[in-house]
Amino acid sequence: MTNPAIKIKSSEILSDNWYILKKIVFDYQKKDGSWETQSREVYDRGNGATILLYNKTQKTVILIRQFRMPTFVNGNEKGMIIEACAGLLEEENPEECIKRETEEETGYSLTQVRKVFQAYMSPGSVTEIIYFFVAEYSKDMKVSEGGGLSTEHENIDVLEIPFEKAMQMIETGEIKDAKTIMLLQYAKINNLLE
Ligand SMILES: Nc1nc2c(ncn2[C@@H]2O[C@H](COP(=O)(O)OP(=O)(O)O[C@H]3O[C@H](CO)[C@@H](O)[C@H](O)[C@@H]3O)[C@@H](O)[C@H]2O)c(=O)[nH]1
Ligand SMILES: [Mg+2]
Repeated sequence: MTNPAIKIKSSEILSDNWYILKKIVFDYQKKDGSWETQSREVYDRGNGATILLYNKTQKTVILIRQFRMPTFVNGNEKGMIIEACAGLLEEENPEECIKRETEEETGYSLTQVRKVFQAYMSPGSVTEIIYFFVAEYSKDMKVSEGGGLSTEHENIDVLEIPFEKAMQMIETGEIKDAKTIMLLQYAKINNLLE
C-alpha cells in the first residue's frame, strides 16, 4: 500500500459477522493535483484458488455443481451453479490450498498443478484475489467420492463433462460463473486438451 495520492483517513468495521465489511474514508488526489474525500465499502472474505481438471485422452473436464445463495437472490432460478473446483485460502499457500480443495470437493488427489494467472474478481467492492490453476487428472487419481466437507454443509455434485460440451454451456448460459469461464477459455486458447 504505497501511493502518495491516497491518504486513508478512517477504516470502520460495518460487519464482522462472518467475513469483514469495512467502510474506508480516504483523500484522493486528482490528476489536476487537487484533493477530494471519497468513501468506499470494502468486503474482505480472504483470497481464493480455483482449478480446471482436464483429461486429454478423454477430452473431458471436471466441474462441480452446488447451491450458491447470492446467485439465488439474483436471478439464478434454483440457485444451483456449475463451477470449477475452488476454495478459500486458509493458513497455506495457493498451491497447497487448491490441492486440498480438489480432494475435498472432487475426490481427486493431485500431485502436480500449474498456476496460470491470478485475478481480482470484483475490484470495485471485494478485496479477493483468486489464483488460477490447471492440472491433468485420470481415473487412478480418484481416491474418494468428493462432494465437499459435510461439516461445512457443502453438498457438491462432481461432474465429468466433455470439454466441447462445457464450451457450449457457456454459450447457452448453463455455465455462468466467471472463474469457470476464464479457465475454460484459457484451456481453449492454449489447446490444453489437444
Ligand atoms: N455459515 C456460513 N458459512 C459460510 C458463509 N459464507 C461462506 N460460508 C461457507 O464457507 C465455506 C467456504 O468453502 P470453500 O470451498 O473454501 O470456498 P468457496 O465458497 O467454494 O469459495 C470459492 O469460490 C468462490 C466463488 O467463486 C470464490 O469467491 C472463492 O475465492 C473461492 O474460490 C463453504 O462451506 C461456505 O458455505 C456464511 O456467511 N455463513
Ligand atoms: Mg469451494
